[in-house]
Amino acid sequence: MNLGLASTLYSMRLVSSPVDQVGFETKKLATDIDSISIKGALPSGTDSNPNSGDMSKGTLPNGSSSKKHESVGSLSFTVVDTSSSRQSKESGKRLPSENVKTAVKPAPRPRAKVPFEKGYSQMDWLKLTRTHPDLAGLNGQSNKRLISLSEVKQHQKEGSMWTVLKGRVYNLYPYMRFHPGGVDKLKKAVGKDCTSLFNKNHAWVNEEFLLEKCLVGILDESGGQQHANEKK
Ligand code: HEM
Repeated sequence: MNLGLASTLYSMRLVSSPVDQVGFETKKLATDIDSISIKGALPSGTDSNPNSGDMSKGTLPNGSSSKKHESVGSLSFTVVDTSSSRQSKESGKRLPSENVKTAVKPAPRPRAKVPFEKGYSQMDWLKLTRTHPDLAGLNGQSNKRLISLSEVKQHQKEGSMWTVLKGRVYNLYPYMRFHPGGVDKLKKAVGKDCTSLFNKNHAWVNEEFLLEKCLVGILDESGGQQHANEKK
């Protein structure tokens, strides 16, 4: 991986991670002071931090009472010294963020990819799409032609295996041995609209790019008497 990008990502994680922020703040502030409350900032009982106790009363849940009233400018606040009780608190309490760290992740879905034959990797496919003059088998016909579903059904033989995917008609035959999910899976798409099968297996795959050179035409959704018409 690009080292510059890796260190950028790493530092972004450090900056944005609530775990690190909480850890850092806790260490920095916990030297002598447990917490500070600003008078009048929140009415009693509305404190959203479950670890802070009720500061408006000037005591902590653990009973500590060593406190000092301070003021800076227009702010006045109470500083509570909990250094004597810190040790027992640290060993007994865990931050909520620690639980997030140790949460068990669900097992990833097993992949159903098949090992590719020599000469049939995705790189090999890209090379072929750039060099082959007529992967779709158009023989000079336009690939903007309207094609009916009944015409698609007629192309299920070697050399010409058509499918409908997201409103476009493709000849899948040249891609068969390159398909990372295997030939058998791809054969299920031949002679019909495979859009839902495709999306069920890999909605993230960019078929428009991969099959660009296999485009035979556009599905005629009107019911299809006019599949001989050219639409340029
Ligand atoms: C019609 C055009 C199709 C294209 C262009 C295509 C393309 C691809 C590509 C690029 C991958 C690799 C995905 C990855 O690595 O993340 C893949 C995997 C796969 N494809 Fe297809 N596919 C097509 C149709 C289908 C159909 C119709 C089926 C099912 C009947 C299918 C089943 C699979 C499966 C099971 C995998 C392996 C998924 C996994 O990694 O677990 N594909 N396909």
